[in-house]
Amino acid sequence: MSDANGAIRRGAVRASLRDLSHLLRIVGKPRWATPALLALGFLSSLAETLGITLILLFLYLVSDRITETGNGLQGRALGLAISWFGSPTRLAFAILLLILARGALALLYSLISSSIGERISERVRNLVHEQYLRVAFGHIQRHEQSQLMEVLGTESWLVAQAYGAVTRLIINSCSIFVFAVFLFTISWKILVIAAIGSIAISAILRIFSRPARDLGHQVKKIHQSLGEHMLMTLQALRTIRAYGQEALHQRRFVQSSAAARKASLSMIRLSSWIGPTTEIGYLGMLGAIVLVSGWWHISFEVTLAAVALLYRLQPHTQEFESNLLFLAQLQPQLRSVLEMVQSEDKEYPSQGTIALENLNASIVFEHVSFGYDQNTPVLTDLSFEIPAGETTALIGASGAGKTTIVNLLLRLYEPTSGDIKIDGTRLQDIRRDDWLSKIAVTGQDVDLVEGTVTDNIRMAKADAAEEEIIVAARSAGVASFVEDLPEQYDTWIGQEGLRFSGGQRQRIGLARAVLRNPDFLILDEATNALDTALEDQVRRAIDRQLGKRTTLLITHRVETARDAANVIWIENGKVNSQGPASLVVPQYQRRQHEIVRDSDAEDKGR
Ligand SMILES: Nc1ncnc2c1ncn2[C@@H]1O[C@H](COP(=O)(O)OP(=O)(O)OP(=O)(O)O)[C@@H](O)[C@H]1O
Repeated sequence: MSDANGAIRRGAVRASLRDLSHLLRIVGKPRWATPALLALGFLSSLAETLGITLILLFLYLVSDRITETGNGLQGRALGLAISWFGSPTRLAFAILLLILARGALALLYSLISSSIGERISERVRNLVHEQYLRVAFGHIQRHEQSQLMEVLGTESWLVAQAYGAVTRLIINSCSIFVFAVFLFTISWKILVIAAIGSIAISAILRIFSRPARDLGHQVKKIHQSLGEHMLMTLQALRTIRAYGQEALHQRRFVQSSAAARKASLSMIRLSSWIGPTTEIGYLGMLGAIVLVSGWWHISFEVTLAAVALLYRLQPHTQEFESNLLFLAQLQPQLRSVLEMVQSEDKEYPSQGTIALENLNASIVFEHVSFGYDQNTPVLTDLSFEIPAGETTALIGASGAGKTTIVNLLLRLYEPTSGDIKIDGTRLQDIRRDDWLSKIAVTGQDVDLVEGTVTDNIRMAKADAAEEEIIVAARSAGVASFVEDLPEQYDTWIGQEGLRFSGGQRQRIGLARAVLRNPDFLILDEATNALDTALEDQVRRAIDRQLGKRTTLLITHRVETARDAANVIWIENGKVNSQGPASLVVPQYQRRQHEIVRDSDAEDKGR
């Protein structure tokens, strides 16, 4: 059992070290950091060991036992010290200096190590956030939001702690080495006993240590589930309350919370064995040394010096074991941070190289096919044209693929086959920033962010003046409900925009699009929450404000599509028909009537 646990822990520590070093290579750290920390730690343990030795010399000097020290390394060291320091006062002064030096070195170590550790964590957080914004949209959809929150909120901080633990591990090893060398100069026999004793204590700690990595995995899973519950409560608060699900959600949250408490306690219990076990083990070892010293006629001074050194060594051994255990427990968290920041396994959208000044002629889909996954085609061999300067309407049943077409135009995804061409150039070859700067999109679900009405509209143009925002807001019909509020455009909107109706939220989205003043305007069911009269009024105001420009209008309402210059009817991911509204809209309506008639007949037949 002890071997198995030891192997698991050693494996976990090795995996942690591998992941941490990979992470550090990605985020980078000052080159001087690790050598400087090691030098400081080494000097600090040297000062400590020297200090203890000199304290013992001082005691020997003042108690006149110096003549009994005899020959050998220790005797020569004493002789050297006496000739250097001359008097007990000078020796005491040297000891004081060493104690001060050790304190200063330890302080410097902790300041540098925490500053580097925090910088590493900061870079990890920034990198995770950047990855989330840069990586292909499809990749994000496959990733849990709660996972991102966990990495940003908790796990990125642990990287600093892991780095701290590794440098401490190396310093602990240096201290153990320095103490061992000093012990060797005093008595090699005692060193052998101490080595055997330390190995035995370490083996006992393996018996007590549970499989730390498994526990780490468990803690990670529980924290993630807790995060999922919190996210769900935040995002679905209205639905939870509307369906009276508060008690059920509270029960689930309480269960996760209790599991988190138990897992944290198990972690703490595991670590808390280390202190008492090491102390008791050392006590036994020191007793054995005193006993054996008597049998082997090792002098009292030598035994006392060895015991004092070993007593001071004990915290280093204890810290060494704790750091090993900590690294083993941290392995799952380090792995998940690494998975987030590394770029090798992720897809990134193409950035394109060709500049785009203006949209002059047309946007053309040439035999475009696409599926969100390889096995389910959503769009099949689509070919159509969106002429510049005109309004083109996309109509089709729910799930036909209309929003997917918009997703391709926004370069959130790329076609599986075929090309989208902008004035004859392939969309993926055009500079992504150039293309997106020409587009404004607003849809049925407007993404409102924490901030004021002004902040929300300004998302379309960060440097927009107040007057521009008000003009855009008025053309989108926002003024009618915002200007009556006490704080008008400074009214705070929550992320969900709950204080505004669906139609009001849509109008804020439209104001954003107007402020952008785009070459290409995409309205994806952007007015479906407005009544027909208001929709008409808002559309006319926007047309007045923006003038004639390339517009893609996605709608279920055939009345809205009637004004478009061209209409494209999408059915099951294919173009069913395209042409002037007077031709396509009646065909589409006929199909709608057929579907309703067939469904009625089916109902009657049952
Ligand atoms: N992110 C996604 N991952 C996987 N499948 C998706 C994703 N988004 C949409 N789909 C699927 O693609 C198909 C087309 O969806 P899309 O949203 O384009 O339809 P739509 O015509 O815009 O529908 P609606 O009018 O209801 O908004 C649907 O079958 C839908 O389930």
